[in-house]
Amino acid sequence: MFKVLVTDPISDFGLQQLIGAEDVALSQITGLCEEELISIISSYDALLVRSQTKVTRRVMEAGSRLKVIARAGVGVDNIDLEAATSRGIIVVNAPDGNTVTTCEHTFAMMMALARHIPQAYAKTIAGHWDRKSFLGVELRNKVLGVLGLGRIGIELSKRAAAFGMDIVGYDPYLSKERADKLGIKLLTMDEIIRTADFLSVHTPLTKETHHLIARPQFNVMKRGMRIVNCARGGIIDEVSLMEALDKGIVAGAAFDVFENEPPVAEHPFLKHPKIIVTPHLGASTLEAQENVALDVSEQVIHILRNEPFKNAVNMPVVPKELLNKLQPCFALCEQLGKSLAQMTDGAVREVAVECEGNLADLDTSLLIPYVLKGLLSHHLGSERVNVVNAVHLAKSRDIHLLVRKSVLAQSSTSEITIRLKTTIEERWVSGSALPGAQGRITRIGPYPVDITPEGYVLLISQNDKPGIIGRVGNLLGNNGINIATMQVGRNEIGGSAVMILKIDNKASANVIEALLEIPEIKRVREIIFD
Ligand SMILES: NC(=O)C1=CN([C@@H]2O[C@H](COP(=O)(O)OP(=O)(O)OC[C@H]3O[C@@H](n4cnc5c(N)ncnc54)[C@H](O)[C@@H]3O)[C@@H](O)[C@H]2O)C=CC1
Ligand SMILES: O=C(O)CCC(=O)C(=O)O
Repeated sequence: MFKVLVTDPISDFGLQQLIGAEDVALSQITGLCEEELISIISSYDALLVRSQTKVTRRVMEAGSRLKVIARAGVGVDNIDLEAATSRGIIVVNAPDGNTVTTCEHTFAMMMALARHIPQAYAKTIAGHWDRKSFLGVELRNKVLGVLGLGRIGIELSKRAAAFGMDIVGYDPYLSKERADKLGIKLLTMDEIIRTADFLSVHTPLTKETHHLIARPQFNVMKRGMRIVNCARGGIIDEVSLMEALDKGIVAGAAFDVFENEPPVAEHPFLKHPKIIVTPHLGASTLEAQENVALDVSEQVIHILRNEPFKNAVNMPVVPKELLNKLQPCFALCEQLGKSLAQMTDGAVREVAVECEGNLADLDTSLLIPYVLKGLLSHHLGSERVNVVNAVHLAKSRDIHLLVRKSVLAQSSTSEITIRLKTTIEERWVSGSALPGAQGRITRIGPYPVDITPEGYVLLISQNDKPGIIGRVGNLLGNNGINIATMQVGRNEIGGSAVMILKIDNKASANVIEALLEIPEIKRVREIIFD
């Protein structure tokens, strides 16, 4: 039974998937402080949060069973991603479910700002009929600057265009072609800041976007501009904004998010007549909350059941088409990594993935985590290594990772070769995988083989002399070990040779020692595929 903990208010409708799953036990405990969460997290396999719960390194250290942390929403700045990755915990989010809702909130804030609606409402219900203080401005023909043209920024631009606004924007990942289609004029940050009548930020909060808008930017803005932040507190420097309001550079500001949430009672935004605020309500609609809860619930179930899932934040995003092509290779790569771990000596220094045939033109760097999982699990334990943290673990051990098209392009089929360099030797194995079929190991070093990576395999290197195969067969038979298949190879008559035996049960250390006593046998390795 998988234990799942929900620590923020999450839509019950969306959680139905988890509640209904027969292999899941769900607990909902909200309002926990860090220490309280630390004291209970060790018995849970999955943690579901929104933005209130701070999932710190300490929480993860205490969560020894944690396999997945799911964020019912977009921003994952409340989760220590580095700690999650190094501990092999998958972090997933729900990036699409609240886009329109957040965009609509931003638009509502922009309109409220243009027409002073919150201030006028407060005065009216306080008994004042004041029609002079709230002269507004139209959105029509105004320049809207959008910083961050991802999901929300683009939706906002579409709506603003319908209101007759001129949209200028900046996003390092939006192409000019796409921007043209959307009617967005791409400008530099500086140009946008100097020309915008309304400015709205829609980037994530990162080291680069922290205080993206601060004193130097406010100082060159159009006098009387208005600014909106429905993304993350900290993208706009709160202190500089207060100065810009006082200097008359900024005519009004609308904030849904704060550098520290909730803000303290004395926070200057809460008293300023030209600032309107909401308590991080951007994603708070019935629809968005159902969408994101449904989305993460499904992902949590898939991850716990070891099924394919989407939207991992700390793993590369793989286009579906590429995933379909590479999927058959994942298990094979893990087994190739596992086999190399058992046949090499010395500390691992370099791992190279070489692909040929149909695979050579794909982004095969995605195979590396699987190779490393097989390789490193052998040394570090399968509990500690998974495809989320494998690259991190390798890099932190100064293991050099390479991906290249194979120079051994001998076959038209898709073959993968993994080359391993250690401090004392270099070895390589190749394999091939077809959709719907189990992968096969096709080469061990220079020797062509054909074995399915399962059960027990004995790898024996010897000098090519008559009688050795018989002696090996006898020795194994005398020890009750049945040989399922046997393949032999050699580089030249009387040269170096190998024997690859698939055996039905494990060879003990005594049997391996006895094999090594046979003259001409130079090396014996048992590879266990589990
Ligand atoms: N107030 C609320 O309740 C909500 C807030 N959000 C926040 O809104 C923000 C945007 O969300 P989405 O549009 O879904 O994300 P997204 O990932 O689709 O878009 C973010 C865009 O920002 C761009 N970007 C990153 N650094 C930039 C920079 N220095 N300058 C310009 N562009 C930059 C990225 O290239 C990306 O296209 C996030 O911070 C998210 O956490 C999202 C949902 C609800
Ligand atoms: O959970 C929430 O309501 C906050 C949503 C949000 O900020 C996000 O999705 O990034």
